[in-house]
Amino acid sequence: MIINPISKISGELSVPGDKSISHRAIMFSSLSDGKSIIRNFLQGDDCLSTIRCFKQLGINIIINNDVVEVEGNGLHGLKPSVDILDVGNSGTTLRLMTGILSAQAFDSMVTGDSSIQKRPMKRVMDPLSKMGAKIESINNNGCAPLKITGQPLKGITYESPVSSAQVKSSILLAGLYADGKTTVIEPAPSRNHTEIMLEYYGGTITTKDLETTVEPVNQLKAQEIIVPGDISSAAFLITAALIVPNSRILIKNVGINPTRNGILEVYRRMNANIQILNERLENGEPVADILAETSTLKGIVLEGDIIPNIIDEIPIISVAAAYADGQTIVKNAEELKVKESNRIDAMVENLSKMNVDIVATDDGMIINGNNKLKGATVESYHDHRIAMSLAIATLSASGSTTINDSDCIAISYPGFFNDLEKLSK
Ligand SMILES: O=C(O)C1=C[C@@H](OP(=O)(O)O)[C@@H](O)[C@H](O)C1
Ligand SMILES: C=C(OP(=O)(O)O)C(=O)O
Repeated sequence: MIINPISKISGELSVPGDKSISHRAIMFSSLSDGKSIIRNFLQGDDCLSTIRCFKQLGINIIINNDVVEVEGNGLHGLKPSVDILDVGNSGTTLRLMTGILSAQAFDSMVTGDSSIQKRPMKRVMDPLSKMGAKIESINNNGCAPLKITGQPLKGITYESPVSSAQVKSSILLAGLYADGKTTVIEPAPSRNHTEIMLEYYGGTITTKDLETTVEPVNQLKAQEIIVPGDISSAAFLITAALIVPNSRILIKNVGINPTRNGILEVYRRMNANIQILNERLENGEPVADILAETSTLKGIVLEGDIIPNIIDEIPIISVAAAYADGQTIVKNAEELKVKESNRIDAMVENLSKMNVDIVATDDGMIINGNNKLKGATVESYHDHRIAMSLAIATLSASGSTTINDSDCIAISYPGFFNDLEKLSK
């Protein structure tokens, strides 16, 4: 894909549905009694992988554009899959589904693409094993393919060494089937979409500070869900508006859950012109419209508890930092090394090629601002967030950029280039 710089972006649009919420809506609907309807479902490859897996587990799922109907079979109604379950590129599908499959009365085999087969699964295998689960890493390397032998589970209290919504959710989903309460304690809060949706579907879950406790249930009830726009996708367009001169865009219906909206706080601290309008609640999730305008940004230090909140936005924040005045330092972000690619190395290598003064550190990066970015040939490493970050970086650069392997953008934002084009007219 070749991207050219543009003179402004303007206009109004909605971004596709939230990826985290779309995955969870398929999972909870599949485990409920009755027919659920999910509106504004993200038709990205990752969420389609979740649908494919739950179909293989015997669930009837019908997709009508962005409306998905799921005929739930109840908590104990999944059927063994004849074929190996393939999560594609989706870590969320793999980790959450492993929690569910650990508790079934049948065995499963799960795998995914070459990137998935390198992502750490011990982080869910360890706590699930403490609950009594039997999970084997076929290549003995703590990664997929996994063989999961369904077992009766017991409730545990687990202090997680990592702040990860996927780890927390995997344990909580297994906890629905356990013989007693299950508590997860996190070092810092991670996104809480599982907790919100579980309550919506009739489960019993409480959160106190960093502790989340789920109770086993007999039944979840089908629901109608409207998935809010994905703030992680909106982040790319917001950043485009901030760095391209003469820009002003309104993004409607964006999820601004406090465990996900750290990007807005980060950009406020960087001096961005962003307004949050029309705040409301939908299915327990806070939603708003976001107005973003060209801004004179300044560098900041990012560290501590905000990192899990902005974990998927750090690549695009590094682009904003490249255009800002002064230095930006990202610390405590080693989790970026175990995403679809090593996102620290990927951004440092690619932005360096675009003439940015950026270096990797052990747990993040340092970006010296005020760069004059130049087009270059860059690599996505088959990572959707890297590809989109580099596309946005080009919009205010000089010269065009070729992004190799940009098809991966369809993992989370299939209409990304169309939306950018609409706003560039
Ligand atoms: O639970 C989720 O939906 C997600 C949690 C995060 O991963 P971790 O739990 O590994 O931090 C995030 O990076 C991912 O894009 C989606
Ligand atoms: C890390 C991501 O997703 P996952 O872990 O589900 O592959 C992401 O979308 O940035």
